[in-house]
This record gives sequence, C-alpha cells and structure tokens, in this order.
Amino acid sequence: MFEKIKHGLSASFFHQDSHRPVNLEDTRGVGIRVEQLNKFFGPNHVLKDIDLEIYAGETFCIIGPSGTGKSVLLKHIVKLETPDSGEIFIDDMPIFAQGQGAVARDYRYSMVFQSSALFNSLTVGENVGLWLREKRVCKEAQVREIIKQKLEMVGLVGKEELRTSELSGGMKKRVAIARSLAMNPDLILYDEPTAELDPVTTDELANTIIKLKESTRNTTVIVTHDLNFALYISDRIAMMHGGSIVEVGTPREIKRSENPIVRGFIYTTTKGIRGE
Ligand SMILES: Nc1ncnc2c1ncn2[C@@H]1O[C@H](COP(=O)(O)OP(=O)(O)OP(=O)(O)O)[C@@H](O)[C@H]1O
Repeated sequence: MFEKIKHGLSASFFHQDSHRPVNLEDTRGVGIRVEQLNKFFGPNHVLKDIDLEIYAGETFCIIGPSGTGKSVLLKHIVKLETPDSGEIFIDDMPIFAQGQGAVARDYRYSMVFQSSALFNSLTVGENVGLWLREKRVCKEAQVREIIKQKLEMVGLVGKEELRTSELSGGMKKRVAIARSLAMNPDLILYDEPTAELDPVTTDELANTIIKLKESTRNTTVIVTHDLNFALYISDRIAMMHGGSIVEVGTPREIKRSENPIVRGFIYTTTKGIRGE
C-alpha cells in the first residue's frame, strides 16, 4: 500500500525535471519571469497578459479577491496548467517551450496545497520522508535524520509517529511544509496557506515561514487573499484583479498605493482601518 501511495501521487507536490542525482546540499533561489501569459477556460479569460518578475530568493505574495486567477497563475509556475499564449522563464529558461530549445531544468520545487494534501494512512514522519524514499535520495538513517530536522524547523519536534488524522489544521499545514522542505527546494509555493486557520495559528505560520527564510535560500511564492499575512511576510507583493496584475510593490508601497483597486482591497479586508 505504501509503495502504491509513494509512486505517482507525490509528483504533484515535488518536482525535479532533470534526472541527475539529487544533491540536497546544493540549493539556491530561482528567479521567475512571466511574460504575456494568457489562459482561457472556455470563454472565461482567466489570465490576461500577465507580466511579472519574481527575484531569486525573495518571498513574494500574490494577493487579490477570490476568483481573480491567483491559483491558476501559481499552477502555471509549476506546470500544472498550460498557457494559451505567453511563457514563464525560470532562471531565464522557458518552461513551456518544446523542441530544440527545451532543456532539462535543474532545480527542485515543491508546493504546499491549501488542503495540505497529506496521506492520512501514513504517519507524520512517513509523509515528510515520502519523496526522499521514493527517489532513494539517501540512506534510511539519513532520511530519518532529515525528517527529524525538518519537523524541528516547523516546530513539530518528536511528532514523527503521530497519524496525520490526529492533527489539528495548523499542525497539518506544518507537516505539509516539512514535507516540502525535505527535498530542500529551490522554489517553494504555497496556495492559500492560511485558509481555514484561526488568527493565532495564522500568526504562528507566518513566523514559521519567516524563520525558514533565515535558514533557506529558496524563492518563496505564496497565493493568499489574507492581506495582513502578505504584508507581514513578503519582500514584495503583486495584487491581481480580474485576471490582471494591477500593482507590484513592497508591503510599504502596497500600503501607500494610490491605485483605487488596491485601496479598495485594503479597505474591505481591514474593515476600513487605513493602511498607513
Ligand atoms: N480547471 C478549471 N476549469 C475551468 N475554470 C477554472 C479552472 N480553474 C480555475 N478556473 C476558473 O478560473 C478563475 C480563477 O480561479 P482561481 O482559482 O485562480 O481564483 P483565485 O484568485 O485563486 O481565487 P480563490 O482564492 O477563490 O481560489 C475562476 O473563475 C475559476 O472558476
């Protein structure tokens, strides 16, 4: 059963395109450039001429109201969706180009899904060690050491043997993050990490992500409609509205933006408390 779960299913949250041996020590942040990206679902024009640059090593949030295309954009970055036109470059290499110019990309990325997407039949430790065991990246003793270390990084020391069904929502999110960290990703993506979390757990999660950035060099991209969370943890923020990027800036610049759409979003999400 464990073998069945391990194979195939984990590909959606871990990825390495190249078939070179994995060197877990060798991590870096990757730069992402989105150029003129368009996506239609039938008549629904969901992404409209998206141009965006995310710098290597930064924590970048994509904010905006529900249904504006944030998750669809994130899915393009990890190739879970294909654009109708446009391209995404990671470290200047196109990720959708086919044929002669296509090169195997040598970077690792992982995604933390809104639902956490843990395997309930496995323990916390087995969830965290899934990719390492599937790829046979290192010996079992080292896998156990990495599991311990990653759980420590997210504040779950000694929880290896717990069943994921025994965990609270906030703990599940932490396990999902530890699982993503197990591969030492160059790029880590979060889809609505604070959804379903109470304010205290949200705050803890924000501090965990900030702390992780002190010990990793990766690029972090987060989709959220939680403005305060984004302002707290981001180096820069992009605001999406109606399938377009309407503003990009540092938290300070976003708070001071004169753009009426940004101001409206700040006003509604802070119930009228002005962002100074
Ligand atoms: N696979 C799909 N097929 C058809 N339409 C889709 C698909 N995925 C997303 N959409 C549509 O694309 C639009 C943008 O969805 P998306 O999930 O990106 O919104 P979002 O900004 O992330 O909002 P939320 O925070 O509510 O998830 C929505 O109208 C949605 O219904």
